[in-house]
Amino acid sequence: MKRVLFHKSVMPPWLTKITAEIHESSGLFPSAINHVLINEYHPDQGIMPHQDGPAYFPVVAILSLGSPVVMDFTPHLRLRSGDGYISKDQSPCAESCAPERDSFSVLLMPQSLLIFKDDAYSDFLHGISDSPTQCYNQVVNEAEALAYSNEEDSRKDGDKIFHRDQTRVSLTCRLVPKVRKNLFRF
Ligand SMILES: O=C(O)CCC(=O)C(=O)O
Ligand SMILES: [Fe+2]
Repeated sequence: MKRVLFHKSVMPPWLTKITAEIHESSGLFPSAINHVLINEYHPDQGIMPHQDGPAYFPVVAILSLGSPVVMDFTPHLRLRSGDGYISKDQSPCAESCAPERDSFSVLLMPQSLLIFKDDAYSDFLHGISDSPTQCYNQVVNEAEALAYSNEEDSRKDGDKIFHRDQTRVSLTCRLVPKVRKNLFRF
């Protein structure tokens, strides 16, 4: 996976235009978005279930382009791992599409914007399976999935799947709040 990180000071105008639009139309960020991570995923690449770090304001906006993928949200078991990551086989769609209790998934369609915050940010891990075969049994936006997949994509045993055949590019937009410089001055 290729990753490029932009801080506000080096954002090209086209990117500032996108982040300003997200900031203004969502009303969910207290100040301008100042951190954008651009990820490129090949069809066999995903991202391990993780929680975004405490350095960010707890709202994240993900703009998706290229191949659709399924993002899985799994309840965060705080004691399982200190660094916020759990092993790949704990993703609900890693091996089979067997649902894990309280977990859910969202299909990220090209040109869609996913914004999540609050419990989804703090109590759930999010991740994308690295399989070129994506399972959408648990997606909350199934209508979009049905419109995308074709008959051949659906497995006989009832699992709903589609195949990623293109690269996916995502723009993950966040806010790193300013650290008050005089915080430790006495
Ligand atoms: O690329 C994506 O859709 C998700 C990226 C992500 O979760 C992250 O960078 O923290
Ligand atoms: Fe993330």
